[in-house]
Amino acid sequence: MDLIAENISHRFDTLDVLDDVSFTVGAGEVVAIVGPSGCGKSTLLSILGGLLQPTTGQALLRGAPPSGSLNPLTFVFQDFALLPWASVEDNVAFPLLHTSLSAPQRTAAVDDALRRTRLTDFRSVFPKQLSGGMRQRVGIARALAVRPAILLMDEPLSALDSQTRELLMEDFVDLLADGSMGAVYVTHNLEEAVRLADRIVVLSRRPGRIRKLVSVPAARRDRGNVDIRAQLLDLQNELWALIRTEAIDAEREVQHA
Ligand SMILES: Nc1ncnc2c1ncn2[C@@H]1O[C@H](COP(=O)(O)OP(=O)(O)OP(=O)(O)O)[C@@H](O)[C@H]1O
Repeated sequence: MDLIAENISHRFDTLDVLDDVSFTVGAGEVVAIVGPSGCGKSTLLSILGGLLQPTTGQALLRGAPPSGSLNPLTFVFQDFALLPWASVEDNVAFPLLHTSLSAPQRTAAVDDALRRTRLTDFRSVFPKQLSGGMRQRVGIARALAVRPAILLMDEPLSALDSQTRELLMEDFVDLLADGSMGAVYVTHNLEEAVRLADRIVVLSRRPGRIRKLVSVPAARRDRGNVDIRAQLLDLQNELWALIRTEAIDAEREVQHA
């Protein structure tokens, strides 16, 4: 199933936020969205996920969802957005509550999501008993429970320390390995973008326009290799050169707002 951004522009009252953004996320593809602060990355993700209607243009899904998919597009949030009073298992089961699944089917879907995120042994604990990284694993398990075609991720690792980030990046590489699920990955972190994405959409300062669409070389599973890391670092520096001036301007604008 493909997700298509077709000439998307958006304005909040008098503020132009996005300008004519078009790209396609192919089946199983991971597309990162990077750009200076406030350039409209999260707004674009909300539009892609159908939470927000763009001023002009549209977000479209094309093709059949994966078999058993209850929701082709599912969000993973920066702050995990877990229910504090519910166990890990109940958090993961939550999006399945009002679906047509029978109780055994629900249990099977939860078991599968917990297994894929290596949370099976933690099913009975509560979010406050878990580290940040484990909480985000629960957020990811909850998203997987509905068998999405495409995960919509808004800075999913930015609340985590660098070691935990690294571990979760490895988890993402594993989760995305079989190509059955794609993702749109909004991030400020260019290292995450080059490590995880097949392609990177670089947006300009607000109103966000596509400045460049970059393909990342090498298969995701090989990106830990020393030679390829060097290549990715070059790409990361190239992207930073593209964004740096506008990032400084955007930063100043935020401070003066
Ligand atoms: N609901 C809203 N109403 C009015 N303005 C909004 C709304 N949501 C976002 N904005 C503004 O739109 C602009 C783009 O915001 P958005 O959060 O999409 O940018 P971003 O690139 O994700 O930002 P950051 O990199 O800082 O996370 C910002 O100036 C923001 O203040």
